[in-house]
Parts: sequence; C-alpha cells; structure tokens
Amino acid sequence: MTSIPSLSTNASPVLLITGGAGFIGSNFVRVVLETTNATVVNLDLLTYAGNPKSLQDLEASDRYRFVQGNIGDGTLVQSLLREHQPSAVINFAAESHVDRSIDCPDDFIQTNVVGTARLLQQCQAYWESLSQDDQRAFRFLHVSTDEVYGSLGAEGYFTEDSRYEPNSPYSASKAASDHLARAYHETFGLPTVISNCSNNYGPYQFPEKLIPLVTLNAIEGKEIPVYGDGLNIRDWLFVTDHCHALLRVLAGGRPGEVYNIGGDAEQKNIDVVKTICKVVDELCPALPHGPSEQLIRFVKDRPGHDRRYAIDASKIKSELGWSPTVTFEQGIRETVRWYLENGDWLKSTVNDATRSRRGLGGASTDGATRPQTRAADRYTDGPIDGVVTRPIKRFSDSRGWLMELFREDDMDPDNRPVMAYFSQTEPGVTRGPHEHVDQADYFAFIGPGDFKLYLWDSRPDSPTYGNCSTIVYGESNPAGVIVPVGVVHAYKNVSDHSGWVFNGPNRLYAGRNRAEPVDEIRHEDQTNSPYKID
Ligand SMILES: Cc1cn([C@H]2C[C@H](O)[C@@H](COP(=O)(O)OP(=O)(O)O[C@H]3O[C@H](CO)[C@@H](O)[C@H](O)[C@H]3O)O2)c(=O)[nH]c1=O
Repeated sequence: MTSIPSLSTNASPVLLITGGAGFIGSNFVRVVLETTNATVVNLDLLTYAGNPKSLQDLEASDRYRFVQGNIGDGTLVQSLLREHQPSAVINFAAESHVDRSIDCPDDFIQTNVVGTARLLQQCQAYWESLSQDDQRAFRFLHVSTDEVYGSLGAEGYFTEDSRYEPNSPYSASKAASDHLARAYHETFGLPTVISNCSNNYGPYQFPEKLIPLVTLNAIEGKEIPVYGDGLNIRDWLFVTDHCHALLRVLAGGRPGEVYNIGGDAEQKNIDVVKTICKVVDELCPALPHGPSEQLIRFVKDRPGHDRRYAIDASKIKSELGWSPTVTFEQGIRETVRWYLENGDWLKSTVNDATRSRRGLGGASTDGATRPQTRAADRYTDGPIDGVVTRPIKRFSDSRGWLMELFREDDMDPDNRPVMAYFSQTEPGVTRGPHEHVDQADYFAFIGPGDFKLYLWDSRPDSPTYGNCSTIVYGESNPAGVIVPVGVVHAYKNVSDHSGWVFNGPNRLYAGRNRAEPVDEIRHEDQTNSPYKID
C-alpha cells in the first residue's frame, strides 16, 4: 500500500482531486481508493468529457465524495479545503483536446490558466493556515503534459530540463499553468510538484482521442481518420501506470520539482491505428465490414501538428523507483476489450457531434473561431433521424386544461432535459438557424399563435444526412419536438401576435458558477442553406 502523508487533523489522508470525473482523473480516483487508505473528495465541473458513470460503482464508498463545481470558483474551493483539510490537492481539471483548442482557445485559457491560478490562490491561503508540520506534509500536485516541450525531431527525448516550446493553444495553456504552479512554489513557498506525462490510453477515455476513436470507428465500420501522413510519433502510457507514477510523486516527490512520466512505447500513429484494427478484427471476427484496415482514410493534417513526442523518464525511475509495467500490446488489447464490454458507458458519453472532427478552424460571423459547420451539398425533403415529435394531448375539465409533455417513455434516459427556458417571439421574427455541438433541445410549441419550425440534417454520420423539413406547430398543432445534437433548426412566429416557446435543453450552460458557453454553430450566412427563411 502506498503511504501518502496525512495532516495532523485527520487520522488518514484526504485528497482533493480536481477533474476526477475525466479520463486520467477517474482512473486515479479508482487507484487511490484501491491501493491506499486515503479519502477522496472529487471536484469536477462535469463538462462534456467528464462522466459520473466512470465512478458510479464507487459512489457507495464512505471514502469517496463527489462535488460538482469549477476549480475557478474560489468560494467553493475555499469551503472544500476548510471542511476536508486535505493533505494534497491533485489538479487534473483541464480542457485537454488539442483539436478543440484550435477551434476554441478561450475555453482552454479559462479552465487551464485562469482556473489553475484561482485554485493555487485558494490552496496558498489554506496552506498558510496550517501548522508547520502540516505545511511540510502538504502537496499541490499539478498534472501536466509533455506537449509543453513542443515537438522533437527524429532523435532525442524530453527531459525535465527541456525548453518549453508549446505549439497549440492547448499546450500553451498547460505551459502557462505549469509556470503558475512553479511560481507559487518559488514566490510563496507552496509545496507544488509538477508532472509531465506522455499520451495516456486505457479505459474511460473520451472517444475524441486517437485510440478510443479508432477503436469505436473500427467496431462500427466508420471511416478511420489519420491526420497527414500518419508518421507522427507519440509515446503511449497506459493510464493505470500513470496513476501509480502519480502516487509515487505524491508520496516521495520533492516540492518545486518536475517529474516526466512516459511509457517507453513510441509508436507512429499509423502503426497504432493498424494495431487497433488487427485487435478489433481478432476480437470481433464477425464484423460485416472487416478487415478494419480498409476503413483507414488519410485526411487533412492538424494545424501545427507536433511531429514527435518521446519522454526520458529516468528521473522518476531512479528517484522514486517507478517504471511502466504494461506493454503497448497488452494495453491496447485490454483497452479494445474494455470498449467492447462497456457499451453503457459509451452510450452515456458519446453522440455524433462529440465525435465529429474538430481542429481545422472555421470563422463565424462574430469573428470567433468555431467548429466547422457541416452543410450537405444537396438537401431533399424527408424525415430526420432522431427528431421526435409528440402531439400534445390536452386533458380538460371545467377548471381548464392540463397537458403532459416529454414523458419518460419518450426520452433517452441518458439524455433528458436538465434546464428550462421560455422565449417570447414577436410575429414575423425568426430564431435561428443554428445547430448545437453538445446539446439536444426539447421544444414545446403550444401557442398562442403558430410557429414554423425549419430543420435540416447536417450530420455527415446521420442516415438522413441532407434531409430537410418544415412543419407548423403551436396553437393549431400543439406539439413537443426533440431536436438532437447537430440538427440545424430555426423557428419563426407565423401568426399575427407574439407567442411562446418552451425549451428544455439536456445540458446546463451559462448558469451561476458555470463557464460553459452556449455551444451553437450559427448558420445565418450559409449560402447553401436548404431554406431561405420565408
Ligand atoms: C483524434 C485523431 C488524432 N490523430 C493523431 C494526432 C496525434 O498525432 C495523435 C494523437 O492524437 P490525440 O489523441 O488527439 O492526442 P495528442 O494530440 O497527441 O494529445 C494527447 O496527449 C497529450 C500528451 O502528449 C495530452 O496532453 C493531451 O491532452 C492528449 O490529448 O493521433 C489522428 O491521426 N486522427 C485522429 O482522428
């Protein structure tokens, strides 16, 4: 059992883990609960990549507590520190996908830079309130990436002394957060330790990253995108090996130091992809579209794509006695098997939009970069997959009427409305057209007045891609309509007085203490829109 220091106020160690519902964070929570006597407080905002299902089986444990919230929320962090008196804070909370950072750098700066700065501020104040012994025991472990060092040529390795040369908005934001963690040690004495790891893979990884994306596409017979020439090299680290390395850093790492953590498993991307295809074919011999390698497509390269990462992990090996234990061949097999056996987890985390390609940029009318819009070349009238319409039944008696809307049996249990708003729209006015990247809308059109709803399917993966439809809902046709992620929609008040529309999106946004922007892609200026809104 790894021994983690605890504070004098607690009998056993308490760890505040941020971002513990994400991929590496959730694996770390699991490893901590399985291999130490520590109690975990998991602070996670539950953005698109955080999934409470990853830790559902641990919820009953009296050594585990989940708190939904933002590392940038100083009041919340302060109260958690005061209440739980942790002996360490381990910061996993971050936006982590390079492609997304190309489309929307702001989210990365907000969470990774501003969020880490606020977290450090609170930890500093808490640390100063501790006794000298407890101050010595305390650690702030900042979990970071080898991408801060930039790109290697054919030779050489990143060491802890390599120069910082980040190339993407993601790596630049992580570099900034590393500098802040370092500065808090140098300036204020906070015992921070930084770890920089290579590419992690394994169970519970959100399927936008190479390994889970290729695995799922191979299983489902979808095209497998390989960026550029496929010869970029990454060093692959099985996630539980990484978690054990972090435990060593927590237990024995020296304040103010940096530890590089790598898997000793350099691979060209194309070789990774081919290995996954072979494992999928072997584990699923009856797939109709096999062999999976024929799904491989070389696609436009990622802008600023780093050529090679490779880690020299000799410091953590010699100083803390850690080494990776899972070979790439074992790890890939275990990972593919896990994705095959965990359909429920996948269903709760993935939809078509979350798996669509990002990272090629795409200017919007307001000058901000957004995910590329995906308009079909041609549209034809027809139904749209996933759009559900429910006539609203009115049950009347002398007191008035009552209606039922979006009953449980109408909805995907993992995809229910969680927020509600009403909009009033004046006659002749159109709202939209737009689509959502991560959000389904649950509209109810009940009047007064009528609304024309415009829909078109711009999801390349959809069986009804390129279909469009209009329908009038409202006073003359009261109905509830579920509009899935990625379906473009607009509605116009076609009556002669103002009318009301209710919407219950399945995702919280822009609330108090939440930083998510509304995830819209606007289509106003799209010249090939199937409908000119008349
Ligand atoms: C998603 C995707 C990726 N790729 C390529 C781009 C990269 O060279 C390689 C791995 O891509 P990703 O899985 O996005 O990971 P990468 O950009 O290397 O960054 C990862 O590894 C970093 C550590 O090195 C972490 O800090 C990042 O959070 C993590 O996202 O595969 C493809 O060829 N096709 C794809 O569809």
